[in-house]
Parts: sequence; C-alpha cells; structure tokens
Amino acid sequence: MDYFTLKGSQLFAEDISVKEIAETYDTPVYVYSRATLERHWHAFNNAVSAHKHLVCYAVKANSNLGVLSVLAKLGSGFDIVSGGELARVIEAGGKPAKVVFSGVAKTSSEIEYALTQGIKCFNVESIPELDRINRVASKLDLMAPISLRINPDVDAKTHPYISTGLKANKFGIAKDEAIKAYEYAKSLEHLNIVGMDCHIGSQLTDLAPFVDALERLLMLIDELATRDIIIQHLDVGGGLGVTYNDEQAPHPNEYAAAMAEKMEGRDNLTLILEPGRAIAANAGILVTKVEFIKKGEEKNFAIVDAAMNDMLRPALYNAWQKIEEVTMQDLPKAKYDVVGPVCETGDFLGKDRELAIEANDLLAVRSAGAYGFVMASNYNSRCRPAEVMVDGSKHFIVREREKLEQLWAGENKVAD
Ligand SMILES: Cc1ncc(COP(=O)(O)O)c(C=O)c1O
Ligand SMILES: N[C@@H](CCCC[NH3+])C(=O)O
Repeated sequence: MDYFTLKGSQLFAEDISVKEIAETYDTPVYVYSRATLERHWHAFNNAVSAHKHLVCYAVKANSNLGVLSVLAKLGSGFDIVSGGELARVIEAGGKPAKVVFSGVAKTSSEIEYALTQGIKCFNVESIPELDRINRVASKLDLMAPISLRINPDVDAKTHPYISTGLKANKFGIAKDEAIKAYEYAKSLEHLNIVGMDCHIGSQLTDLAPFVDALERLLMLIDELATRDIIIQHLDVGGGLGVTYNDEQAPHPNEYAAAMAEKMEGRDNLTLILEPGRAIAANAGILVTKVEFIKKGEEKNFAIVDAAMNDMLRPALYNAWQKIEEVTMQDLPKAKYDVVGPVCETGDFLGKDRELAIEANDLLAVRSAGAYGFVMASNYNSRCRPAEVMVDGSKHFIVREREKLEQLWAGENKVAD
C-alpha cells in the first residue's frame, strides 16, 4: 500500500495534491513519499525481527539523498554497487558498518575507499576479485571482511535481462566451485571470511526460487563448517517483485517470514536482506504534462513532457507501468499511446491506455520510485527531472546533507 491516493477528483501524495507539486516544481517531476518508504522498510524489518538480521536497502533502486536519509534514520543497512553509492549513503547519514558492497567489477580505488570507510562486507563475485581485495587490504594493512556471492543456479522466472542466478549469468561464483573458492579465500592473509550471499534476480513474484536458493546456500554453509570455515551471515539478496499491473507479488511479510523460517535454529547466522524495488517502487510516481494530443491514422498519441530518458523501463524491458490522470475530469475517454519528445519510436511510457485527458493535463506514472530516476539520462540533451520528497504536507528537493539536517531538524538522530 502506498500514500498516493485520490481525494475527491485530485491525486494526492500524502497530504499534498500532486497538481500543487507540479505547479511548484514544474514537470516532469518524480515525487516520493516518506511514509510509504518507511512502511515498506518496516514490513521487511518486522517480518524478520525474531531472527538476528539486517535489512540492507539496495541503493541502485533509488539513490536519492532524501530517500537514503529516510531509510538511514530507520537504522537501515545498504547494499551498494559502486564507490559513488557509498559516498551517497555516507552523505545521507548511513553507517558504513552496515554497508555490503556487491558488483562484479569493483575497482582497486573503490575497494580502498570502502575499506577505509569500514564497510561491513564485500560481496565478492570472482576469484580475481578476491586477489584484488587482498592486495588492496595488504597495502593498507587492513583485514577485508568478505562474503562470496554464490550463483545457486535457480531459475527466477523473471525477465531475462534481470535474472541473475543462472549458470549462464555473469554474476557470482558457481555453486560447485564455492567450497574451493572459500578455501582459497581462507588462504589469503588479508581477508576475513564473514558471510555468504546470493541474488537470483529482480521482480520475482514467486517465493519458491528464493526458498530454493536459500536451501542450497544453507547446505554449503554446513559443508564449510565441517572445514572450519564459519559463516556468520547469510545474505539472500533482493529481488522481491511488486504489483505493476496484475502480477500477484507476495507481501514483504510473507517473503521475509519464509526466509526467516528456513533460518530457524541457526541463531548464530545473521540474515541479511537486500530489497530495492519492493521498498522504493510504489513510494514514487513520475508526474508529466500532456503537451499535445495528436490523432494519428491508426492511433491516438498523448505526447507528454517525460520521455525514455526520464523513465527507461518501458523502452528497455517493455515494462508496463500504470498511468493515470492527476485530476479526474468529466471528459470522454479514449485510447492513447503515451509517448515522449525523444526521437525514437521506442520512446513510450505506455501503449493503448484509456485516459480522459486533454492538452496541459497532468498524468502520473505509478510505481516509478525504483529504477526510475536512477536510470535517467541526458539523452537528446534533455535535463533530468527534479525529485521531490513529500513528508505529510511538507515537500522539498534534497541535494545535499546540510539541507537534510535542516529538514529533519528536531527529529531523532539515526537509529542504531
Ligand atoms: C546484488 C543485488 N542485490 C539487491 C538487488 C535489488 O534487487 P530488487 O530491486 O529487485 O530488490 C539487486 C538488483 O537486482 C542486486 O543486483
Ligand atoms: N533495472 C531493472 C532492475 C535491475 C535490477 C538490478 N540488478 C528494472 O528496472 O526493473
């Protein structure tokens, strides 16, 4: 559930009308709801609260400083994939000690930066990466905490571009190579083995592959224990899907409870979750204005001021995102392709949508809080849209830490 709701004829973001936000900041504009972010984060955190755990929000889903700071204040951990993401987490008040660093090609300078900041763990994806981390740690005379990302070879049954846990994917270390890789890591002087992780894909709407992957990893953890390699945390990655259209995505409670159940009796093994989309997607909308209504020979077009450079998912994955009117009006409905100003036929936000609109009306693209602004570009030399955080009836753009401190003035500091 989110906090974007119709009140009378107007779409509201928490306590403020989306129309007012568009008038204040112009369009296209991303709008995020603090209350929704908090609700989603708590859904994960509460469901696993009986077990030792850490929810590490996947920063790649939405790295807006306001979003990160809302989560940091809850005491969230973070899953990052670059030095840039680490810098943003720190800027937003997140604690490096709660950061796990994923990604297949961490550079030596990123590793050095992360080590000196004291992150929780590197999620290592290959043997050469183990060597590289060991080299950098040795140069700094530090011990690097590491986890190996195991590719469990389970079919996540999602879009092929976002499936990551199959033998054919570039991610992680093959399940059958895992024991050897851990033995090798143990032999390297500046590595400290602390965990095991996996991530099988994104936008999964079935719990079975998650449970399957978890069981495979637990077997490996038991096998490693017989070789005196003790794993302290198991990181099951992210990937829980959301409802964009008519998918039946499991609730975070259901997902996290299924994970925690499999961990029963393993009190010394901390469970780490890395949800991104399930926290951020429905906490954001993209608001765009209809520039023109154009009647083509075969189709009607609603030409809007947001384009594939602002929201790439429909063009890249043929993804379906709900598009709705910001103000309900008594106008005849018609079917439109909602398209942007970019010079590409693939520049669309939605096709064949029933809408009651005319030029200058506003539209909201729903579920745009994850993989929206973060995948935006300046293609066609277009500016990127603004990002606005809504907190009750307050709304603001967050660009730097000082601003954050003013905004949250009087509130408690970051939770432990
Ligand atoms: C390693 C890792 N962790 C977490 C995530 C977050 O995934 P999602 O946004 O599907 O929860 C991803 C992205 O798919 C990822 O690659
Ligand atoms: N960018 C993807 C998700 C990628 C997940 C990252 N590993 C999306 O928009 O659905």
